[in-house]
Amino acid sequence: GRVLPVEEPDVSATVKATRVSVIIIGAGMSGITAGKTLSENGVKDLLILEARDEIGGRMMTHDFGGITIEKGANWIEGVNGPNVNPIIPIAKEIGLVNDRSDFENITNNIYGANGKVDLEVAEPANKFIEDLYESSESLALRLTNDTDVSVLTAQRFYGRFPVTPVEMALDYWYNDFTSAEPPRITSLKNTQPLPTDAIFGDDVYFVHDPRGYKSVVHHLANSYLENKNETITDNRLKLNTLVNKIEYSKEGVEVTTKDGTVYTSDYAIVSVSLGVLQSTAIDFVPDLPFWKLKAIYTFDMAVYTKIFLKFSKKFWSSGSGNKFWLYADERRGYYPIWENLDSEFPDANVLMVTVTDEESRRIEQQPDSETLDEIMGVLKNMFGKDVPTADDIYVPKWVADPLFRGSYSNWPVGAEPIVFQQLQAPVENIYFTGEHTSELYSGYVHGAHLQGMSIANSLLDCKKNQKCAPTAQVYDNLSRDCAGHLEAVSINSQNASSI
Ligand SMILES: Cc1cc2nc3c(=O)[nH]c(=O)nc-3n(C[C@H](O)[C@H](O)[C@H](O)COP(=O)(O)OP(=O)(O)OC[C@H]3O[C@@H](n4cnc5c(N)ncnc54)[C@H](O)[C@@H]3O)c2cc1C
Repeated sequence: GRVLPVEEPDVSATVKATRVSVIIIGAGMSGITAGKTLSENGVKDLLILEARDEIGGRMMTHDFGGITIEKGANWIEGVNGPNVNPIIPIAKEIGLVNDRSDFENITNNIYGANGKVDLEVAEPANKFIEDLYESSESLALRLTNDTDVSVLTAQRFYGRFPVTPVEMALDYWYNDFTSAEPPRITSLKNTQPLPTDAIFGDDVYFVHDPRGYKSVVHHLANSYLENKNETITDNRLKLNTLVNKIEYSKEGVEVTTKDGTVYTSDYAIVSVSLGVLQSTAIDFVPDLPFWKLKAIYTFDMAVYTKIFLKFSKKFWSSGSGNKFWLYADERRGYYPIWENLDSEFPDANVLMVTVTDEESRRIEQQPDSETLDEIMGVLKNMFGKDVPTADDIYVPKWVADPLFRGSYSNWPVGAEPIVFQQLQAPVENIYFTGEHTSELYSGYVHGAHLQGMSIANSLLDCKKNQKCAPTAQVYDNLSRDCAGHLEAVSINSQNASSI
């Protein structure tokens, strides 16, 4: 009889068994939404790789002082306008606990180095900053065919700009509290009027749900990933899986994780933050093309830090009209925006103070005890020397966190809208999503959500209909001159150093 051949291990079969259609890197709002869109359109062989031990990304809770606080995104922003923010129906479906934030009474709650600022000072200052804001907005509308300027440049056209501590605090409130960067940096043309406000409305709703704002992401994930009692059990989601290398070619994608495992796919969707892309955390092989890197490096990863303080008792007045306070220091941006969490958590005695940009970076570098000392100094200026020292403080460190490297993106002056097409354009079979790729809603939860859908649809169009997004050719031509110039510069400097 015939001897049966010894079965050789089928190498191609093992490769095929692990190869999937799409690998999604990052399980924040954008990555999870992209997976949902793919799944609903028949692409179910996907793999989601997430470095953290849970999904949600920058929608993240922290247990502090006996309550659940939001370390990252806190508000549903863009409500009560002409269009419905896509986060609202999801929030309604899961009964997400949230309340409209009322900022109306802010002039009544401005404090300076010597306690409460008189209304006689606060009201005209507020009127001035409001008018200044409106006038820069109208300049922005006239700039549509002109080159961009910064918000500060626009303020100078008004003839007078914020100088006193009270004016600076109000200016910070109107600008930095949203963009997390100062008017000197922020693009006027592309941020005023803010599309989120104009399209979805300028009301914001503060989320204070014990399940966290992240439960919105969980709800989206549970609609297509297997789960038991709301806990995801689907092995297409791999938590605690840090990606550090992405190799790509016409044949497909190889994604290597920290433990050395290699996952292969036809396509990848990269949803990590702009800050992560700007760092060297993920090694792209070959290097991303010049036009892509230029876009990544041009856009800004801003820093927005909410510091939480727990007190043994309240020394401030609660109740409506007292929720938000400004602190007007000679140093712009020094612990400027305060919010008590009394209406959400009546017995917790927790205050939240927001800092941004350089102050955030500075505060991240020092021990929390020093930050507490500074804050107690500020509170004593505001409320007098009898203010009790906080029992506990929580200072998130967004820049230091290698999985984020900042809080959210901001549009800097000089970045033209083409940057967005470049940020989201695929490189070969690598697609890019995330809040920073949204031209209209960058920086927001709804931006991340809408981009997740849009990028997944663009991948589907390429995969199913061979209608692929403009990629290398278009942008290569655009940036070849720049690239050529830079190469010439670096060749010249090499020559110089060899002399
Ligand atoms: C302090 C703060 C306050 C904010 N406030 C608001 C607000 O009030 N309202 C609002 O609308 N928006 C707010 N935002 C912005 C909002 O949180 C983001 O726009 C949105 O959550 C971004 O989602 P994303 O999916 O694009 O990115 P992410 O949430 O960052 O998701 C990316 C995921 O990738 C993972 N990852 C990173 N590197 C790797 C790697 N190498 N390998 C594997 N996984 C990796 C990360 O862990 C993360 O889970 C705030 C953000 C911060 C930080």
